[in-house]
Amino acid sequence: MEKLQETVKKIQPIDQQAVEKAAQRLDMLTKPQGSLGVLEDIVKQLAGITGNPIPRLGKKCVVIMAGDHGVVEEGVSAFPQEVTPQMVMNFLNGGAAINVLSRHAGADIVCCDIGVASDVKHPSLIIKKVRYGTANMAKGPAMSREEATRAIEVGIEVAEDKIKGGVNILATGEMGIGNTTPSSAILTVFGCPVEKVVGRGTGIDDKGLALKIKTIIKAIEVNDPDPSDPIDVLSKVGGLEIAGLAGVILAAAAHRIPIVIDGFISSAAALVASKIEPRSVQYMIASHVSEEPGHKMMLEMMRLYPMLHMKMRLGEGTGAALAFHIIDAATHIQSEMATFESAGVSRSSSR
Ligand SMILES: Cc1cc2ncn([C@H]3O[C@H](COP(=O)(O)O)[C@@H](O)[C@H]3O)c2cc1C
Ligand SMILES: O=C(O)c1cccnc1
Repeated sequence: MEKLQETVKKIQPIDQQAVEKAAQRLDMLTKPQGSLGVLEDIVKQLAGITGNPIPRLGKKCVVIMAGDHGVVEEGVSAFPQEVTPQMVMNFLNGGAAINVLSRHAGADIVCCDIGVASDVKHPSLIIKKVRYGTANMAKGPAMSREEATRAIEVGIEVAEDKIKGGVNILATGEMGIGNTTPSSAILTVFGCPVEKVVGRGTGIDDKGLALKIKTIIKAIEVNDPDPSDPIDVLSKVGGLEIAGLAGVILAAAAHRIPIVIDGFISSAAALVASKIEPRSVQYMIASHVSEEPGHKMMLEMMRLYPMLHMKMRLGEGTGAALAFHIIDAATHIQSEMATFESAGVSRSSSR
């Protein structure tokens, strides 16, 4: 609890002076003002986060949190639980979509077992298991308040370790069969109608979708989570990897590091982080909007603008890894473009 409180206390608003300076420089570059749209927004946000009006990306890292979900026994996923550890091994052996996209973006990956239901062994795996999967939230709380807090702190520890190692932009990724169910439950508790929130995840059919909605309604009825208490929500209807990612996000904000948010599950973690400390949103960059219907609503709740619409619905950090290219491009604009003065280009006559 202490670690979490310390981290939250460190989160300050971004540096508005640096945002201003970045905006002034963007307006001196050889283009009509604002014509590079979201690229300019990204430069200003990065400037505010880092305090540098000409921000540069250095070492990038995707943090993948892996955990299992007791609620899968209700039949809410199209895939069996053993896929979670199998995919963790796939990440560690370099064969998953996130490995390909991270390599392409020049980003490292770390994978942390924060709550896989079985033991996974690999020399590169970070093992910080809080428990062997959550309990079935349709029958009672997914985990205790202490476990949820510990899981957030695991996320903080993993992020801080990478930041100490020189990483200066982080992205969220996750693996956990069944995890679109707690993510949907979290969004429902925070005020969106359940039938608008719930999607097909890995590809359940109509019958599965109806069962998923019923299960989420039951979980909320049984647990009665308090929407004004984000850790209560996380412990009753959340997940270990979701809690861990909330910790990664809070740690990034506390250390003034940009945090690129991936898809639906990562955004559920971001929503929890935003409820714990609203200032953390200033450090978040929304990578894409996924096919899960609730994702758009989550981003709107945080007033985040997704840069990519790729019809993706995978998770793992894949959308965030793709977004690294765009963020990188934005920083090159600010550092490499000529100014009107240096290039001898005439300014607008209407100014
Ligand atoms: C092979 C495979 C690889 C994945 N990588 C991410 N997910 C994604 O799908 C899961 C969530 O969907 P649901 O709630 O329907 O189970 C999570 O593990 C998420 O990361 C995968 C799912 C599968 C099957
Ligand atoms: O949007 C996501 O991140 C997502 C959607 C479906 C399944 N897994 C992840």
